[in-house]
Amino acid sequence: MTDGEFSGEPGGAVGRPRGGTSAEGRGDPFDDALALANGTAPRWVRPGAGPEATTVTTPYAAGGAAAATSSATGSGGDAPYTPDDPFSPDDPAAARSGPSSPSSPSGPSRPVDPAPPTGPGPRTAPAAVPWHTARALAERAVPGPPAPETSVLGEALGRTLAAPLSALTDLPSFDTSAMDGWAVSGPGPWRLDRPADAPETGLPSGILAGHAPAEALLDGHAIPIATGARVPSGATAVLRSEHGEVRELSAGGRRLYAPRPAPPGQDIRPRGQECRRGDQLLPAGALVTPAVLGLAAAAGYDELTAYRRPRAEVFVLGDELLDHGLPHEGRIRDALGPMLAPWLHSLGIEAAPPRHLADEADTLYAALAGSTADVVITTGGTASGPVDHVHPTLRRLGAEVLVDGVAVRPGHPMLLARLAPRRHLVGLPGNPLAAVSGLLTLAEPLLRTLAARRPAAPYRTPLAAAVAGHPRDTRLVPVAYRDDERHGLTAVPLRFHGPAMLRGIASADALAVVPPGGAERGTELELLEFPWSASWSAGWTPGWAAPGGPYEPPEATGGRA
Ligand SMILES: Nc1nc2c(c(=O)[nH]1)N[C@H]1C(S)=C(S)[C@@H](COP(=O)(O)OP(=O)(O)OC[C@H]3O[C@@H](n4cnc5c(N)ncnc54)[C@H](O)[C@@H]3O)O[C@H]1N2
Ligand code: MOO
Repeated sequence: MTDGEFSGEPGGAVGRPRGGTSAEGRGDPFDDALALANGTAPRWVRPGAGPEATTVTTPYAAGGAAAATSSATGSGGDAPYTPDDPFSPDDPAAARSGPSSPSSPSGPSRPVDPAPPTGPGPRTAPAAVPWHTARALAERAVPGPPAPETSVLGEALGRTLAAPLSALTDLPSFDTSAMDGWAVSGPGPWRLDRPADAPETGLPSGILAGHAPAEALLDGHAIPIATGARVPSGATAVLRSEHGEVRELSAGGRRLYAPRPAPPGQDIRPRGQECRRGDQLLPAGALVTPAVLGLAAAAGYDELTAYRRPRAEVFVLGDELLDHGLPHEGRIRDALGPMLAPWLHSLGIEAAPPRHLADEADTLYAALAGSTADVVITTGGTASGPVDHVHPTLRRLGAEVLVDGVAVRPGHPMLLARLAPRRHLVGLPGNPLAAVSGLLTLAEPLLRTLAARRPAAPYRTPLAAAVAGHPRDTRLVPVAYRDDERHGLTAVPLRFHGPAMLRGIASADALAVVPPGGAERGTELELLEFPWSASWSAGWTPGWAAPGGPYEPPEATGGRA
């Protein structure tokens, strides 16, 4: 079975690893994975190490003698792999290792290479922060938005109002005809003659929208009027053109007849019907949507005072990445650059086009030190590989790491750091779905506070199929909405949800927040909706979604991401 397929077994292994082998029973692969991420476990064999072809070193070796001298066989990477392990080695999140303690060598010590000066340095093992806590920490990492600024209307789109939107005028600002027809005064029939002393305007006889007030309408008289025109004083109603009949009188002049009476106020929008000047139309904190721009304009605004859009800069790390063409010779396309900027835009963030940085510590250092963005987002380099420079660079910058690893799958190596009092960095893991997980877990709450946006209303919908869980960590699983008469709206877990895959999420409406232990079919799970969800794929459940079958993590299927 390939990564992300449903196992087809009804009921699934909700809440426990499949295959009858409990993670706990064999030692915990997740602790091991965390140990890997934390630099306390296995070795990294440097290519071309001469007679020490078996020489092992550790990327964390600088100063980390204990770690560096532990045995490859004893501490790293060769623990037995059970194919039905729900979080198998092919899932990088759960890369298995042996005992994670650096102080438990079980073989002879081996020579130690000095760590490259730019490579990752030693790290103490941070505890992965629970997913909800991580989001709360990110939301509170900044005290609030920067000072508001005033801009022309259009510029305010996507920002948050810093002050209530109060009407600058009555709306409508005059009694307005709601229909094309005649303004009439009193009961009919009505005389349609122009008063003898009416000035000749050259315009069609009657009142058009946008024109100055017509003279008062006398009782028993009518005058043609257009939708949106000012109703003249003295008018009691508007008669729609299709409801009246004009007859020429033999004695001269014309009369307007209506089969039914025109009750007072009919088809007149009275001044102030929608609001009076000074009425609050929207509170501070409202998001400036296209509709709000329209309302603000109608209510007399030329400018709005709103919080400026936070500015984000995206640095895509990875020398293996191509920005065009087909993958070749071990190089792959950058999937994150094209995704992140528009995703950030849809969250109301001003994001420059992503910059691709070479995998060099100094390059990353210079880019981070030189950035003036409110939030820097890096992709890749969060783990502990030979060119994973994010952690060491943060140390070099003296940054305060606020979140270093989150108990969430995928994406657990994500991190949040404070570069300066109001400048933060979100480190997204390189695996693309893991990066989305980091974006929604850490970047979205932080940017939301900076933009003074409210959190999305909590949204839950029942699962169409069971979803297996991680023993301790939250899982974020792409789901598509399905609406049918029998079940109502449900969330169908999607296949192709491996950490390196985007095929599932590209068909998804949301990420379901699957608690540790998993969720049974019918469970109402919290959903993280995408800014564009609902209208894009609602009603279209991909054929390969296999609704109704139990959902298994990719790891249960061999985890080939
Ligand atoms: N020893 C350990 N290794 C890894 C662990 C671990 O716990 N111990 N965790 C794994 C997990 S989980 C993840 S996620 C990744 C995170 O790695 P990095 O953030 O350092 O990312 P990279 O190593 O640079 O890349 C990982 C993977 O993603 C591909 N990638 C990177 N950027 C892009 C991009 N813009 N578009 C498409 N694909 C991208 C990259 O080629 C790698 O395949 O670490 C695991 N390792
Ligand atoms: O498996 Mo890693 O969880 O972040 O992609």
